Amino acid sequence: MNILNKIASIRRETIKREGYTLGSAVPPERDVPLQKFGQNPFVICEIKRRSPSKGKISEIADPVKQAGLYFGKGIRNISVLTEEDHFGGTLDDLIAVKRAYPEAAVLRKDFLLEKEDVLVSYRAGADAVLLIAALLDKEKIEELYHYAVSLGLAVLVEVHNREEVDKVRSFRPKIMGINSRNLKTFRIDQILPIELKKHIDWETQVVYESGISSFNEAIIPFESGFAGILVGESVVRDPDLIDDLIQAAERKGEGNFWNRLYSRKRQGRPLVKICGITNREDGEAAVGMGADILGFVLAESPRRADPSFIRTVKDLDVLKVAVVVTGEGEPDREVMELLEKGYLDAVQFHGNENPGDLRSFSYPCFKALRLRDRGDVQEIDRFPGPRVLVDAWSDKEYGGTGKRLDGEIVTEASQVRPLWMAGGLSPENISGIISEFRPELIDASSRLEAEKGRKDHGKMKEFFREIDNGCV
Ligand SMILES: O=C(O)c1ccccc1NCC(=O)[C@H](O)[C@H](O)COP(=O)(O)O
Repeated sequence: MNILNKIASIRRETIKREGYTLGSAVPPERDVPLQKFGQNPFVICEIKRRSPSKGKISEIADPVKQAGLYFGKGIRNISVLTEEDHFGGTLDDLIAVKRAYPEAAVLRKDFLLEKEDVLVSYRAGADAVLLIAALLDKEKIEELYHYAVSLGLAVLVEVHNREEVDKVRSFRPKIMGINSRNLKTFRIDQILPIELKKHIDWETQVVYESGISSFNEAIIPFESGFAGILVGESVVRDPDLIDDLIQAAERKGEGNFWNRLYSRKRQGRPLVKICGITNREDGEAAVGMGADILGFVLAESPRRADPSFIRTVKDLDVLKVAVVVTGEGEPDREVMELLEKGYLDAVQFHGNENPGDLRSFSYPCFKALRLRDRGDVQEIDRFPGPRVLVDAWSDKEYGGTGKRLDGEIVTEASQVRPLWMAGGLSPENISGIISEFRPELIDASSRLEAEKGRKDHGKMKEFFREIDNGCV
């Protein structure tokens, strides 16, 4: 039995044994008005003591104090986890928070199963309830939704896959949540909400749930058309993060690097990054053959690109990534300027950067991690952001080495996150690599060259042909 069903079955048993309880301090009827869930900034901060995936997060001896930290920073949407056995919450937490902050919209986050749960939530002071599509059948979720709406509650309907979207389509919920965490396996995939949102084909506000721990991660949903975000563990651990989240909420739009990249994704074919582009002819040829990303090395390298050249290829219909090697802090001023002016879409950090360098970076970015041995694979999960590019190790150069990664390392890396793979990829090996490892993105540079810094168009053509061969 997966954890979600286990939690639900324990809840059913508890309800059977003890009935529905309103908590110890609740008045018989609701005495505070409902507040609008979704008020600005639509950043929902959660009161969460522990979780099945993370274990203990924080004591939170006083949930009102915790709510006060959020409220004091401008948060007006507060989620209170009331499930006891696995999350250490209580309904009394919610009652106390709502009493102390009646102007806040309070979401009851729990595994609600029956109409009585919804009524109890309302009477306890909730302004909104969560309904999890994975937990309820079609008829039940629709019944609970309409009942909650009839009480004036806002409803956050949570989905994680297309079947769940189909399950709720008939009643077109006004607020949807997409959880980046699979509640059955606990794995986070920060790209999943972006992909799944495309299948929600009615007018609704969509909230991005779970897995956000930095400014850089928070801008992904806001720049991808999400109305709000829900953040638990990271604001419990560090309420100061809220300032960054509120700032990220101002970055509205539909143009984030990540959603643009994944809108290019075709079933069964990896995304392709061609790196080390130094001249227009090579860039144009790569784009014409099907490249999704062009990489411009702005580090010490025989294939270093001239920043003024990068300005001349703005018109090419491809994503453009700067490959940088920095010790700490931001890349050079010229890289920042190219990003600011839209000549570049993202940064690939290919040096000895720390997770913190990426966390605080204000543009889309990802880490390229050079793996020396299997022990290095665990480093992948230390880095924020949806994906990490894995590359071969060399003592001499940071990248563009033409060296292959060991197969066992690749297999292990692909179990941590969807595989973004670099290192010695060539027309000779790419189809085998695709059939064996099914990478989500492949990145090739030196083995497509006629000479350092100049691509061999024949080799590139063969490379793309072999990609197609590997996909069959
Ligand atoms: O390519 C370079 O010269 C380079 C120099 C310094 C840092 C990174 C560099 N390249 C990064 C890339 O993304 C390459 O595509 C990647 O290392 C794979 O290269 P290759 O093994 O030559 O295909």
